[in-house]
Amino acid sequence: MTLPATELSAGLPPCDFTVFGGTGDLALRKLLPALYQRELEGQLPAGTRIIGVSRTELDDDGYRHAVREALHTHVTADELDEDAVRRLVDRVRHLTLDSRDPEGWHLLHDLLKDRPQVEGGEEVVRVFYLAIAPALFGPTCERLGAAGVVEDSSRVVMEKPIGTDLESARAVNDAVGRVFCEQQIFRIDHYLGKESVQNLLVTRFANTFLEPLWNSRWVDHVQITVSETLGVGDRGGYYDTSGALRDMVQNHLLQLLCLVAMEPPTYVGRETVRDEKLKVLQALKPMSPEDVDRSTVRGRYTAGLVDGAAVPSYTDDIGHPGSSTETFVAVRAEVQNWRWAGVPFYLRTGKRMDRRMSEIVVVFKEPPHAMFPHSEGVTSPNRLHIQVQPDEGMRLHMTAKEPGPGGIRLRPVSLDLSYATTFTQRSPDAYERLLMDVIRGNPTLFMRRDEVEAAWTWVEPILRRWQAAPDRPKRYPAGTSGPTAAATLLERDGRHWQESEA
Ligand SMILES: NC(=O)C1=CN([C@@H]2O[C@H](COP(=O)(O)OP(=O)(O)OC[C@H]3O[C@@H](n4cnc5c(N)ncnc54)[C@H](OP(=O)(O)O)[C@@H]3O)[C@@H](O)[C@H]2O)C=CC1
Ligand SMILES: O=C1O[C@H](COP(=O)(O)O)[C@@H](O)[C@H](O)[C@H]1O
Repeated sequence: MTLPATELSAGLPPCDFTVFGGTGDLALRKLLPALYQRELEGQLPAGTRIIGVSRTELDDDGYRHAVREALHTHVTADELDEDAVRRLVDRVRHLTLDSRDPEGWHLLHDLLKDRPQVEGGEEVVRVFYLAIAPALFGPTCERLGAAGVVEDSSRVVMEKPIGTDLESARAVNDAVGRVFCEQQIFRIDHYLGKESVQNLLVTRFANTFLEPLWNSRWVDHVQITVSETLGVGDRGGYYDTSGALRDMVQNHLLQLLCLVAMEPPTYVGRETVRDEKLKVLQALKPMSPEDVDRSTVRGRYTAGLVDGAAVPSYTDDIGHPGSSTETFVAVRAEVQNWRWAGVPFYLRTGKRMDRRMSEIVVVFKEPPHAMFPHSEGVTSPNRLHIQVQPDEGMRLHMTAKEPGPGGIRLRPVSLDLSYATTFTQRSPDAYERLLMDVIRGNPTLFMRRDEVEAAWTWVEPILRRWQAAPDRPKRYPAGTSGPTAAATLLERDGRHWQESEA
C-alpha cells in the first residue's frame, strides 16, 4: 500500500512513533492530543504510525478505543474533528511488552520492520518516546539496542525527571548514551515548548531597544514565578520523593533563568542556544550551606481554600504524615558573569497557591536623578512583566504624567501586549511544538546532557543542606502566595515580590 504525502508535512520523514507508557497519563493526556492537533492541521507525515507500548494486554482495537476516549476527554469540543480523530486513530497500534523483560522484543522488531511502504520509498525515522518511570529509561534503551531496532536516524525522547541528583542523572545519561548518541537524544523540558517562552528569545534578540538595558547597569533584579493552584493529583508517589526543587526548579525555572540571562548566540541553531544556556548554568554562584540557609525557603501547604474550594493539607493529600517534602521553593540566585554581577534572580514555585500564573519580571533601576522632586503621585521602577501563562503576553510598566493643567502628577501606566488580542492564531500546546521538533530532528528546544548535569550541580548543595538541616518546610495555607519567609527573602534586600493583578 502506498500512502500519499500531504502538503503541510512535505519534506518531513514518515515516523514510527513508539511510545513506551502509551496507556499512561502523559501519553493519553498530553502526547496523543498533541499529535491529534498536528494531524488536524495536516502536519503528520504520511505513513507515520503511533505504537503504544505497555504491559497491559491490549490489542490494537482496544488501544484505539482508549486513544479515541482520551481525545474526546482532552481535546476541546470546538477542536474535535471526527475525521481527524479517525485519521489519527488509524495510525495507532499497541504492543504488550514489559521494559524489564528481555523476552518479547522481537515483536517490536517485526512491527517496525513489516510496515506499509511510503511513497518515494523514503526512510522511516524511528522515534522511541520514554513516557515511563525514569528507572526504566536505561533498561528500555538496553533492550532496544539488543533488539537491533535502533538505526542511525532513530531518536529517543526522555521526560524529566532525569535523575534525582547529579550522580543518578549521570547514570541515566550513561545508560541511554550506551545505545543512542547525544544527537539522537531529545530531553524534554516542556516549558521550552511554550509559545511565550520561545517569544522571550525573540523579544530579546529580534529587537534592539532592550539589549542595551539588559544588564547589571540598568536591571535591579529579576523575579521568576511559577505558581500552580493544582496539588499533586495522582502523582503523590512520585512527588513525595521529588519535591518542588527537583520537580520544577532544577528544570523549568532554571531554563527560564537561562533564557533571560544568556548572551545572544551568533544565530539560533541546534547547539548555539544550548551552548549559551550552559554558560549561564555554569555561572550560577555555587551555594555554601550558609548560603542555602540564607538564600532559600522551602514550604509546604496546609489545608486551605483554592478557587473557593476547600483542599486538604499536602500530607493528607498524599497520606504520609511523616513526609518532609516541600511543595514550595523560593531561591535567591546569582549569575556570576560580566553582564549580571550583583543582580539577584529570585525564583519561586509552589503548588496549591492562590492562582495559576507563570511570570518573569525584570525590574529596572530607579532613574539616576530625581527630576520631579515636587511632583505628586506615585512612581515605581520600570518593570517588564513577561506573562508565560495563562493569558500570554507582556506588560511594560512605566511612569507617565497624568493629564491636567496643574503641576506634575505622576502615575504608573503600562504598555500591554496580549497574545489573545494581537494574534489570530491559536497558541499550540508545548508538546505540539516539541513533538514536531523531534520529527524534524531539531534539538534546539531540548536539554543537552551537559545542561542537565550543570543544573544538578547547582541544585545539589541545596538538596544536601536541606537533607542535613533539621528544620522542616515552612507551612503556608493552600490558596496563598506561599510562606511568609518567601516575602522576607526579598524584604531583607529592600525588595518585594511583584504581584500582578489577578
Ligand atoms: N503525567 C505527566 O503530566 C507528566 C509525566 N512525566 C513523566 O512521564 C513518565 C510517565 O508518567 P505518567 O504517564 O504520569 O505515568 P503513568 O503511571 O500514568 O503511566 C505509566 C505508563 O508506563 C507503563 N509501564 C509501566 N511499567 C512498564 C514496564 N515495565 N514496561 C512497559 N510499560 C510500563 C504503564 O502501563 P502498564 O502498567 O500497562 O505497563 C503506563 O502506560 C514519568 O517519568 C513521569 O515522571 C513528566 C512530566 C509530566
Ligand atoms: O513538569 C511539571 O510541570 C507541571 C507544570 O506544568 P504547566 O505547564 O502546567 O505549568 C507541574 O504541575 C508538575 O508537577 C511538573 O512535574
